[in-house]
Amino acid sequence: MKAVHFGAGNIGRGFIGHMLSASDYDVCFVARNPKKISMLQQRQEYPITLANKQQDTTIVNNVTAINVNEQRRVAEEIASADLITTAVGVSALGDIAEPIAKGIYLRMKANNYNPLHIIACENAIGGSTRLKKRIYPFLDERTRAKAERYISFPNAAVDRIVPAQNHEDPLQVTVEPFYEWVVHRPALLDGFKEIHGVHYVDSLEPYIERKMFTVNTGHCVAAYLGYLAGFRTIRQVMSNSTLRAKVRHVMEETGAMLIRKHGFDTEKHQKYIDTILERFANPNLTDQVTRVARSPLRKLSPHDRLVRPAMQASEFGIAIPHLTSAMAAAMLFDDKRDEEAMKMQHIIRENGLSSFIHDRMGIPEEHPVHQQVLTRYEELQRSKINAVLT
Ligand SMILES: NC(=O)c1ccc[n+]([C@@H]2O[C@H](COP(=O)([O-])OP(=O)(O)OC[C@H]3O[C@@H](n4cnc5c(N)ncnc54)[C@H](O)[C@@H]3O)[C@@H](O)[C@H]2O)c1
Ligand SMILES: O=P(O)(O)OC[C@@H](O)[C@@H](O)[C@H](O)[C@H](O)CO
Repeated sequence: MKAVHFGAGNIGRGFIGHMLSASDYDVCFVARNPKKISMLQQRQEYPITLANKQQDTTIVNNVTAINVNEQRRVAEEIASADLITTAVGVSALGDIAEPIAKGIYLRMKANNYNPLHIIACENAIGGSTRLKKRIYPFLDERTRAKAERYISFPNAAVDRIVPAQNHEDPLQVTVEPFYEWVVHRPALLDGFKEIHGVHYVDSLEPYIERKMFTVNTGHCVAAYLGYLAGFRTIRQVMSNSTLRAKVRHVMEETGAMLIRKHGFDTEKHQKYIDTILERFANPNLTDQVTRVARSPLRKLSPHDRLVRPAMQASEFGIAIPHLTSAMAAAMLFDDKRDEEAMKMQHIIRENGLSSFIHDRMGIPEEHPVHQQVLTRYEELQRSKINAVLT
C-alpha cells in the first residue's frame, strides 16, 4: 500500500511518516526542502528518537520523497496512492489543493477506482473537510462526481509534541513518547488499510475539542505568558510555579466547558490535564516558546484554541478569567521573526484593539468576553512581567 504525505517537517517525519511506515505503507513525502528530499531519496530511512531518559532511537524505513514543484510526478504518485496525509500547517492547505486535484484528475482518467483516503493531520477542527473544500474547485464536474464516490476525507485529531529539530543529521527527529491519532471511522471506505495505533471513533468532535482545547490551549498559554515573562523554552515556563498554575487554571476553565458539553468524567479529565502538564514539563524535550506561540492570528481566530472554547464556556455561564487573560497575552505576542505576530501588531496599531477583537477574533462588541479581553489586555500592557508573574 502506498501513502503520499505532504510536508516532511516535524510532525510529518516525527509522527505520521513513522506510523504509516510501521503499518507497512510505503511512504512518499511531498516536500519543499531540496536537501531533505535528496537525503530521503538516497537513504530511504531516517532515525526517530524518543525524548525519554534512554533516548531510544528507531529507524523509520520504506520512505522516499519528491519535490512539490515536480507537478507531474506528484500527480502520478497521487494517481496510484491508497492514502494521502498532510502536515503542512492549516494555512498552507490552500497551497497543496491544486497539486492534489491534478493527481485526482489523473487517477480518475486512468479509471483507478480503488478507495483513496485523504487525511489532514493539522491542528484544526475539520481539517480534512477544509482541504476537500479547497481541492474541489480545481476539479471538473465529472471528476468531482467520481471523487464523491471513490475518495473520502476523514477528519482527524493528532497529538504528539515534536519541537523544532537541531540534529547534525537533518533527517533525525526527536519526539515525545506520548502520541494519539484519532480518525473519524464513519468516513472510511471499504478497503481502507488500517494504520496500527490509530484510534478510530464514531464521533470525532469530543476528541478533537478535548485535544485542541486542552493540549493546544494550555500549550499556547504557556507560550504567550512565558514570552511576556522572558522565558525561552516551554520547560522553563513549566518550572515556574506561578506560570504553571496559570496554565492549569486555563485548562480547568476549558475543562469545565468540555465536561459540560461532552459529558466527560470529571476525575478522568483532571488526570488528562495532569498528564498534559507533565508532557509540557518533559525534562528531555526542548521546545521553544516561539514555536508554540507561532502564528497568533491563526491561534486567535474564531474557531481555534482560544476564542472557540471561550465563547462556548461563556454560553454555559462558566467564568473564564484566566482564559481571557491568556487571549490578551496572545495579543501582546510581538516576536519580530513571526510574520503573523508582526501583522497582528500592525492591525492592532492601525485599527485599535476593539476592532481587532471584533473583526479577527469574531467576538462582537456587546459580548461580555469582548470587554473582559480588553480589560485584561490593558492591565497586562501596563505591567507586562509583573502581571504575568503574580
Ligand atoms: N509539531 C507538533 O508538535 C505538532 C503536533 C500535532 C500537530 N501539528 C500540526 O502539524 C502541522 C505541521 O506542523 P509541524 O510542527 O510539523 O511544522 P513544520 O514547519 O515542522 O512542518 C511543516 C512542513 O510542511 C512543509 N510545507 C509547507 N508548505 C508546503 C507545501 N506547499 N508543499 C509541501 N510541503 C510544504 C514545510 O516545508 C515543512 O517542512 C501543523 O498543522 C501543526 O499544527 C504539529
Ligand atoms: O502547531 P501549532 O502552531 O498549531 O501549535 C503549536 C503546538 O501547540 C503544537 O504543535 C503541539 O506541539 C501539538 O499540537 C501537540 O500535539
